Amino acid sequence: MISLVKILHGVSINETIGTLDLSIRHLTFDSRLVETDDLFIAIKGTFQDGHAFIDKAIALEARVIVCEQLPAVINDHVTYLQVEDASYTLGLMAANFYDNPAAKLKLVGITGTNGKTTVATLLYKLFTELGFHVGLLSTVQNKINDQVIASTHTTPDPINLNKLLQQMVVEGCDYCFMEVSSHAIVQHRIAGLSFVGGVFTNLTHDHLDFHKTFDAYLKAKKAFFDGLGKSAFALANVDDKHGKVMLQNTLAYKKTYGLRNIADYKGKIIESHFNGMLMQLDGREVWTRLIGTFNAYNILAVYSVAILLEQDSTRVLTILSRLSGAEGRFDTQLSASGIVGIVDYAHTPDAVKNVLETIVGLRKNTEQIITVIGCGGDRDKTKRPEMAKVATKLSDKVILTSDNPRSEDPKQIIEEMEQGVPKDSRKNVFAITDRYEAIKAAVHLAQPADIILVAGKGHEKYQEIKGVKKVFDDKAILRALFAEIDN
Ligand SMILES: CC(=O)N[C@H]1[C@@H](OP(=O)(O)OP(=O)(O)OC[C@H]2O[C@@H](n3ccc(=O)[nH]c3=O)[C@H](O)[C@@H]2O)O[C@H](CO)[C@@H](O)[C@@H]1O[C@H](C)C(=O)N[C@@H](C)C(=O)N[C@H](CCC(=O)O)C(=O)O
Ligand SMILES: Nc1ncnc2c1ncn2[C@@H]1O[C@H](COP(=O)(O)OP(=O)(O)OP(=O)(O)O)[C@@H](O)[C@H]1O
Ligand SMILES: N[C@H](CCC[C@H](N)C(=O)O)C(=O)O
Ligand SMILES: [Mg+2]
Repeated sequence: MISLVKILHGVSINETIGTLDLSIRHLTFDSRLVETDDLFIAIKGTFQDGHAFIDKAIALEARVIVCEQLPAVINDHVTYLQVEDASYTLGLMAANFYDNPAAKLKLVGITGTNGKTTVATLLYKLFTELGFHVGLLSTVQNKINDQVIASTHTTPDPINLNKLLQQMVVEGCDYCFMEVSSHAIVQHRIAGLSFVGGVFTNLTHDHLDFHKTFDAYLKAKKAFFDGLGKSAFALANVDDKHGKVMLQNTLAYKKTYGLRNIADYKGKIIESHFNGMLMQLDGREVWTRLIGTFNAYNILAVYSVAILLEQDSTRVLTILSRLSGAEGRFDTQLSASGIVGIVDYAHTPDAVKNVLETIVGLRKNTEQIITVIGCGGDRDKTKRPEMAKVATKLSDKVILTSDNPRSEDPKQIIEEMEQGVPKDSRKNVFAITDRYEAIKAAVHLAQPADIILVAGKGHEKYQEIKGVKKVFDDKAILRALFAEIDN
């Protein structure tokens, strides 16, 4: 049991009904999870309004209700707290409930449309090899030292987030590297956390279903930097046209990285190969197993953070040269006949462009590039034609298929993708709704040395169709199909 007064530290309350002199068992924003003596907070969400579930929470013996609008009928056994912004309040209360774990370790947040998982994962690996105890919160997985905890979101909800951070503190973590999604910023999942630094990777088209306009998406990302304290660093990619804006109003000390523009941390690609790149970081050469200009940015961001966190540059470069990237990002396998299969999590137009440009840059001309690609349902529809357009432009053949259709009709999603295919390219574009059959068709179309890109699902081990998640793993499927043709 934790005292309500402690949980309310720093929270501004407009109106209080009932006593504050009590303790509660858990915090929850989901009425279905309420137990005796819990605090239920009503959130106005994307689909539902938590205020509609206050009665249910009380029926399950919630002791405290936090809400933006007080209900018409008040129960004498319950304390009601009316606040301006329930989502923000939830963030603060969750941090208090778990005794402000973020302040007890060095927390670095990484935001941007693409590259968050890669940068956070590389930082986790680098700092672990540097000898620290490290936590990671990412789309692929959460980690506390060696312990893996399944991830449900890129950035968890405030309760799970602070709980994970508290476990990291208990396990002696010195650092935590976490992805900060734009949803998390708008929904205040990170309210009340103290960061020692923030990183901006880039900003391109995504999530307009949620943010509605690109400007609102940009403002969401910027709010993260605006919220950093003056002892933190704010590190931005200045080759991205939005890099400077991110740093405009932050109190944190501003640092920049870039391959092209003047920056505090400079990088350069010297050579690119299918198995890695030779780069220059701050004038010193380093080999990396990652490939593509986009990964040169990721490596440079990781190096810059390590230097900002006062690590020895020689040790950092030595370790960086050994590190592999995150699972399902430019994940390459070869068939016995010599077909190159690449699984990549590219699910935005910019990511598809970057990955395909890297492949085009590395091929020797005679090989064809066959791309298998779909777009997620219940997500930004405006990126569908864009993703198909760029895939068609940079591939010899494209198979449009399903990603996670979720509640949508997969055929309709593919039709929306087809709108982006230029008329003169249609002969090279096929539609196969079943993702397994689409990958199989690509494998059968391919000749030795051809390159197959399977885009969009990367590390994901399931496919979500009409609310059902069935086991599905691009990498394993590709491996099995390669084995089949090789026998
Ligand atoms: C669109 C979105 O971001 N939704 C997130 C949001 O839910 P919400 O508040 O909008 O939920 P809602 O269904 O409208 O319900 C409103 C409130 O009523 C409550 N409720 C509802 C029903 C009931 O019976 N009782 C009850 O109390 C709910 O618990 C909720 O508090 O807050 C929840 C708790 O934090 C999240 O789990 C949920 O993520 C959903 C599942 C989701 O799919 N989110 C994705 C889009 C997401 O967050 N993605 C980002 C970025 C991805 C990336 O690019 O990497 C991420 O960080 O993962
Ligand atoms: N720095 C980058 N710039 C542009 N594209 C990138 C960059 N890094 C990775 N990508 C592309 O974006 C895909 C997703 O990368 P990653 O998982 O690191 O991004 P993310 O920001 O974590 O994505 P999400 O928003 O889904 O969490 C990669 O598979 C690759 O295609
Ligand atoms: N975390 C992101 C990634 C989407 C990946 C893609 N496979 C999809 O399902 O759309 C999202 O929820 O928008
Ligand atoms: Mg991610």
